[in-house]
Amino acid sequence: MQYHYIGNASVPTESGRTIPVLDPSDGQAFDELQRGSPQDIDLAVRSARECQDSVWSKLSAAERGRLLMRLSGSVLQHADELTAIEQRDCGKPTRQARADVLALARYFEFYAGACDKLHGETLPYQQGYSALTWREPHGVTGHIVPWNYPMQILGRSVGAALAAGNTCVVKPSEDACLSVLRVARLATEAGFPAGAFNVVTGLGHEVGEALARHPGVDHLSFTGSPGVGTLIQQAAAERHCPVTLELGGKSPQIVFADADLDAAVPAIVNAIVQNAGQTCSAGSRVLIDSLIYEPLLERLGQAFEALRVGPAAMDLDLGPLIRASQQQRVWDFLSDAQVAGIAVVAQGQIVEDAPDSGFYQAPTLLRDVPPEHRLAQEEIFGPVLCAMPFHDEDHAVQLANGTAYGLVAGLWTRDGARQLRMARRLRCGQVFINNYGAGGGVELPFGGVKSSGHGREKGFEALYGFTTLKTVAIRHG
Ligand SMILES: NC(=O)c1ccc[n+]([C@@H]2O[C@H](COP(=O)([O-])OP(=O)(O)OC[C@H]3O[C@@H](n4cnc5c(N)ncnc54)[C@H](O)[C@@H]3O)[C@@H](O)[C@H]2O)c1
Ligand SMILES: O=S(=O)(O)c1ccc(CO)cc1
Repeated sequence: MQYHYIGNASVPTESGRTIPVLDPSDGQAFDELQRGSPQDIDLAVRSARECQDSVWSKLSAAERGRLLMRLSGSVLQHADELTAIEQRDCGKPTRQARADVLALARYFEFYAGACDKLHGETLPYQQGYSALTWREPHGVTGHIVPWNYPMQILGRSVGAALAAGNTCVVKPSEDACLSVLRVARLATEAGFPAGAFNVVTGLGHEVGEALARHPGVDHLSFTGSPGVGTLIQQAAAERHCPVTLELGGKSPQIVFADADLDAAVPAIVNAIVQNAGQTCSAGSRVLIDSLIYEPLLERLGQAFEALRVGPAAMDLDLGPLIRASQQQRVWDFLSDAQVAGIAVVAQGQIVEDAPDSGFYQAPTLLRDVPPEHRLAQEEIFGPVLCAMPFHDEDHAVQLANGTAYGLVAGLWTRDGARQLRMARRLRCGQVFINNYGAGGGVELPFGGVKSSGHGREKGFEALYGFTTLKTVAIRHG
């Protein structure tokens, strides 16, 4: 049984109710977690406030940094255990689960080093004054985390918030929260004071909403779907609480005829099959110069046919999807494709050993997807890549920018002038040129425009979002 983690202690829910934890590889329940209530959220927020006022605000930035560095080391020491937890809870192939653990350690390491580099400024002002700014923490920050990268999203959001001097209440997804609970316990072992890092589990419309509405929460960081992002922003607006929203995407990979296709093909495939396509920055549309449309589709098709899907522990190219409803969602999109006469170029294989009760989906490459079709417009959040041709730069920009989203764009061309011209015209938060994702570096700010959200996480930039600026002007004559 998994309990909330509040004030450095395991706490049962006030509601007395639980939620089964399913293994996506076989669909079977293997644990239970607390189905929290608004009262549990209230307890966690009060614990975070008490810690903020009595302990956390009294630590120096360097002391906060040392704690985060110890936590980073502890994550590495427990890498095998955390990998196994994430693999089972999320259905991630071993290599992907381990990469998430290493990224989590790196987030804590990066923000440990950043604590005592965050500062305000002195400002040139009128004679007789000294003016300066202080960067102050918001106080208690709320973090609502999805199931696709629980550890990475915890690391980038809570790591930055703690570094900036906030205390945190985390609401992980009901579909994947075991690693988050384990990391909170590691934080206690690393020396974090009671109440700095609290976790309340449960359903989104119960505890997630209670966290978003709680008057004791001074900032909200939400990563998840655009629909829930709207609800969070509405709840926050009622009490003028600042929010960072990291939402969905329908990110294009744009391939010009002069691209290095040997480099592009594996990167395009990886960008849609990583975590079985359940990545907000997945490259889910491939826009191909009509001059190379057929040959590139053929190469992509061959790569898709070589992909294998199976139980997470088999460590294949793809594991299962997170849950049955996500599998059904992908099936619905594919059946819409069939109705619309959209052709399948190629599919990967689900291995024979995969239990029927697991939530598997073969990666699928579709061609000539009409740009206005929902397959080309909506986030599928599964391993489905939609290909479409373009005939010049203007057309590529029109297609790339032609969805409600604006998270990432991949651009493949050897032409330096075109690289910069296109990067300027793409409406999104990140442009990756002749790569996709740049290895996911913690140093690189990340976020969206339009329905992909606002605010930035990762990098030093995230620290600004987790602070508020106070201007101090002294008249000394
Ligand atoms: N931009 C990014 O950085 C990023 C990263 C990962 C995932 N995502 C997006 O997340 C989505 C997939 O994740 P998901 O299915 O967990 O999203 P989701 O919006 O359903 O849930 C996200 C979190 O919000 C909680 N929640 C649900 N309803 C709520 C409510 N009414 N009030 C408060 N909280 C509520 C959930 O319990 C969960 O913890 C995709 O759209 C994906 O693109 C974005
Ligand atoms: O935030 S997400 O875009 O879903 C994301 C993408 C990649 C990785 C790791 O490479 C983690 C999270």
